[in-house]
Amino acid sequence: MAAISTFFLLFLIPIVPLSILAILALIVRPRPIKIPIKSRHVFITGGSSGIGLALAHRAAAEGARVSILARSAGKLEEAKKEIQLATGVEVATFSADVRDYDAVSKAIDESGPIDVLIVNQGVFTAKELVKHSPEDVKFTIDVNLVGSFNVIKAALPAMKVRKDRGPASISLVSSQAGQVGVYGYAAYSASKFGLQGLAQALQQEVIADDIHVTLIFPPDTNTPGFEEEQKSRPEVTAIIAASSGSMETEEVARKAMDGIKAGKFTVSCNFEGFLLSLATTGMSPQRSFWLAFLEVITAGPIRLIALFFQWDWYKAIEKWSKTKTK
Ligand SMILES: NC(=O)C1=CN([C@@H]2O[C@H](COP(=O)(O)OP(=O)(O)OC[C@H]3O[C@@H](n4cnc5c(N)ncnc54)[C@H](OP(=O)(O)O)[C@@H]3O)[C@@H](O)[C@H]2O)C=CC1
Ligand SMILES: CCCCCCCCCCCCCCCC(=O)[C@@H](N)CO
Repeated sequence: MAAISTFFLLFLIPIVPLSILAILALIVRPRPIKIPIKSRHVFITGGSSGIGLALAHRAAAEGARVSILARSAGKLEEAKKEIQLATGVEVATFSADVRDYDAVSKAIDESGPIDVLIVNQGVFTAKELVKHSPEDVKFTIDVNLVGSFNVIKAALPAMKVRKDRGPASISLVSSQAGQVGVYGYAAYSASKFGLQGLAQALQQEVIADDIHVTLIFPPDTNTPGFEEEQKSRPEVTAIIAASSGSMETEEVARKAMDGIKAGKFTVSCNFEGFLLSLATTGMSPQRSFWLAFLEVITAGPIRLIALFFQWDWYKAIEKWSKTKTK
């Protein structure tokens, strides 16, 4: 007890937090970086709908050369028209399934060396695992996780030897369900948690090539994909997801693009998401010494808050399963 209060008393003496700040300013790695967007080649998978389409709009409006990739040629064509109408910019479109490495590789080679790669494609159906077919589980992992490997592997060689000597970026659109497991999202959460391992390892491998990795964690976002998902989402999934509210597509795209430009490793999109990132930061890299400081001093209290959320969620699950078995 005495030891604990002495520890907290130390924080009343400004010299202690100040020296922690100073030490963090010296040691945080990788170093802060800014990623320019103007006049660069931005390649977005899943760029024909929702968050990807909104990101393509933003990139085009900011003066980038934009390429988008998705399966449906029809949706790609529509997206292209929409962006041209709004910004006057003609985006290049590539029809390919991210599960097909050769097709992805061909599209990326055709598009030319990439400066900013945004891996955003994703599929989601919320369903209890007992009701999820093995094929559908595999489909989720294949598109969200293996597909992301395919896209990055296909783009990386040319990114490493790019002529444009500016800092490059590889960003991945995860989900808050990629930071905490959520009822109904066993397959989806697993596919998105996988991106965390991929991103952390990849950042170490590409830092010497001046390539910077960003992971984006949106909450529920009002996209065409989300509209579809809601038709069959279990009630408990919706209750738990509501802890973080929902956001508009443009708002998420703005947060994502700002995070990419600021070279952040972790990008949260709302206040709950910021708390969730603090709670789950673990061994992830941190470029900002301010945020590193916040992580250090909130580690204990944020764990307490996290446990209250779990308490709340398990109460909801219990209540719901009782009404169901009646
Ligand atoms: N909306 C939400 O609530 C949230 C979404 N996210 C994540 O954000 C990302 C975008 O989601 P959102 O905008 O809602 O999704 P949408 O369903 O609106 O759009 C998905 C995009 O991905 C493309 N896509 C899907 N499967 C493949 C494939 N196999 N190969 C190539 N392209 C593919 C789609 O085109 P096509 O079908 O023609 O291939 C489309 O362009 C996803 O990774 C999702 O997990 C994260 C948190 C919340
Ligand atoms: C310590 C503090 C914790 C703070 C609160 C945490 C709240 C977490 C809620 C998880 C929401 C998951 C939404 C998934 C959205 C998604 O990806 C689907 N719509 C499919 O696209």
